[in-house]
Amino acid sequence: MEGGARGGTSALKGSSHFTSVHQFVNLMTPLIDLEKEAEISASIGLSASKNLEIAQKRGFVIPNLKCTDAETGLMGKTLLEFQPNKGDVLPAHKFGPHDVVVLKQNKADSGCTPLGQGVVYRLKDSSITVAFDDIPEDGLNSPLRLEKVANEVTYRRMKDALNQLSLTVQKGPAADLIPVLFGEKQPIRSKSVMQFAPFNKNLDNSQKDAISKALSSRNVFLLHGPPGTGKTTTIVEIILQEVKRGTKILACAASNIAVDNIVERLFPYRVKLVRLGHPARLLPQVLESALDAQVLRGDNSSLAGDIRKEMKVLNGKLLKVKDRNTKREIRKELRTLAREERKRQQLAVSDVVKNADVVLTTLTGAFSRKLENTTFDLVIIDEAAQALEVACWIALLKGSRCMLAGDHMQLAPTVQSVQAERKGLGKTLFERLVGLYGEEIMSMLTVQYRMHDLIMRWSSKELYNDKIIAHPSVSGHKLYDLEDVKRSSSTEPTLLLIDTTGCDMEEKKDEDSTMNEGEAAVSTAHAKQLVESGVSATDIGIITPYAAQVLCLKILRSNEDKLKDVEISTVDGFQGREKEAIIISMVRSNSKREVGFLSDHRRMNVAVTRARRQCCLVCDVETVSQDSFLKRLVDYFTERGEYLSASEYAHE
Ligand SMILES: Nc1ncnc2c1ncn2[C@@H]1O[C@H](COP(=O)(O)OP(=O)(O)OP(=O)(O)O)[C@@H](O)[C@H]1O
Repeated sequence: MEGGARGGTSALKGSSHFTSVHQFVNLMTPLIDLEKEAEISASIGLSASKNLEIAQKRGFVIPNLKCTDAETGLMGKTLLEFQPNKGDVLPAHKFGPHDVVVLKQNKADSGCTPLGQGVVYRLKDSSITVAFDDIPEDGLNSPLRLEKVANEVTYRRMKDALNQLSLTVQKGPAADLIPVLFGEKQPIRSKSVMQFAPFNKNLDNSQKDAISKALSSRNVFLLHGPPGTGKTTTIVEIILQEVKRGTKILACAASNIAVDNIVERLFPYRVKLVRLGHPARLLPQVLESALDAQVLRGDNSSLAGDIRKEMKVLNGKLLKVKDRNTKREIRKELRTLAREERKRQQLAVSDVVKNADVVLTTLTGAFSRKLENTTFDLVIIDEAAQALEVACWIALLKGSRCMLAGDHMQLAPTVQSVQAERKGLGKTLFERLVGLYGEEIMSMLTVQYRMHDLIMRWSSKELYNDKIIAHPSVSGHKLYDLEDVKRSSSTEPTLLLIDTTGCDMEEKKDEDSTMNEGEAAVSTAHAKQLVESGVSATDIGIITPYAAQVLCLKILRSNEDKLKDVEISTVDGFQGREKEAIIISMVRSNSKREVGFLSDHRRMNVAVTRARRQCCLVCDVETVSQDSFLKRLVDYFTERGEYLSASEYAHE
């Protein structure tokens, strides 16, 4: 239950805190169940074949695949690649990298035992690669299907974290932190300004100020990083400074890619670090830091290996021996050896974790048994504005101090259950703490290193009180400043609005999504013009709020060889990324002038701020102007950029 500020502390504001930890736990526990049920009913529960069809339509099953490649490696995993039996492009699906999937015969009943279970390793338009612990013994030569499985582990871990939260209020490493995060005790920081000698000599003043404030915080600090302002750069410097002070750090993020990003940036500084997580979920360049790799290099692990060899010999003997007494003796010895092997493995793991100054993992990964008895001086959570508060608690319970980095003006975590969303599951801890303490514990980064000044200004004004400035290295950069790019009518504008009003490009409903074929054609035509002017296809991204439009765009792209490296994604899937040129297809075009979730400020903020040198909006101005926020956006593009009618692309 939110609301009801408690008396005494001036910083406690309105609806931004729960009256107690217990209220939070009691509210969240059933919401996690609701969310789990929503995910399960959306994806699995395929007891009848009718449901299988529904799941296929919803994109949770990819049918009729053939296994086209198998490679081993990746720390004992087997990578199998699958392609469609018919056509070149996979059907519309909701599989993402790192999802847990099961492999079945295409014709098998929905309830049948899978051939194997694995983790999605690589996804292309035409293929999907899955990492399996063991290669399925047979059945790979016939038509196959993949089913996405609800990841129940995540929910179990969140519930366990809530349980622990209610039990450890009085004790445990986070005992002093919990009351601060629930507004029951004031946050503290040292009075003196914390001076430091930066490892990174290029830090700007807003980054230095933020780091200084972070270092002086005793329990909680929020790093507010608007798009492209060097949030990760700042986190890396904070980690380096804290390690220098002797702090043991747990660094987490909601997604694997964000964790790997920090690992990669820490590499050059030779920090003693370890990355926890399934190898299929890690970027190849960080595999060397993976726990599995470090454990394999340790002494205890080689001892465990020796023991396993010994056990193999004994198992061989056991098969040959007839005498019952000797058999009993061998079994006893095997049991002792198995115990010893487990102990050595556990020691190998805890040696690595103990010796690391920084342990990096996803939030759910922080619940790993491998960290069971480890506590940290500091827990850092990146992408905190995109993580469920409950998920943050999995990590927070392990430390006495925390820092959260994020931007609550970008997209919040996706909650599938409408009821759970309404009751507050999706409200992030970052947002809650901004409401609770605001400036007192927060620093905002104000120099951005991505966008041309014109692209940035709209977002800065609408969402960041006009406080962001563009660094001189990017503020005036144009597409045609890139090597081999010609100055042309398509590469000249920084802001471009292509209006489909009156061009007969109405939206179409598709299942639970919306698409617009006319807009897809116009977006593709503009991308083609850019490529013809010398812009590399890899520097172009086409993004749209609607999943059905993504598929529509991908089909058009598959007919244009030049465009095969243009990235196409939903806006939500592109958060955290950037491209030199971004084309946004807004899709909505209808006589009722309905704009749906386009009007979410945070989604449009993410969309526009992905662009470095050119941002092109393709939309029906008449429809989208119905919403005042979107009207200001199209007005801004019209006033400060170039305006074209989609009819000019009709001949393409
Ligand atoms: N002080 C600086 N001087 C020069 N370049 C910088 C500075 N800080 C950050 N950058 C550059 O800005 C870009 C964005 O930095 P970084 O990846 O740290 O940002 P971010 O805020 O995490 O990004 P996102 O918007 O995706 O969250 C990088 O190319 C980085 O090298």
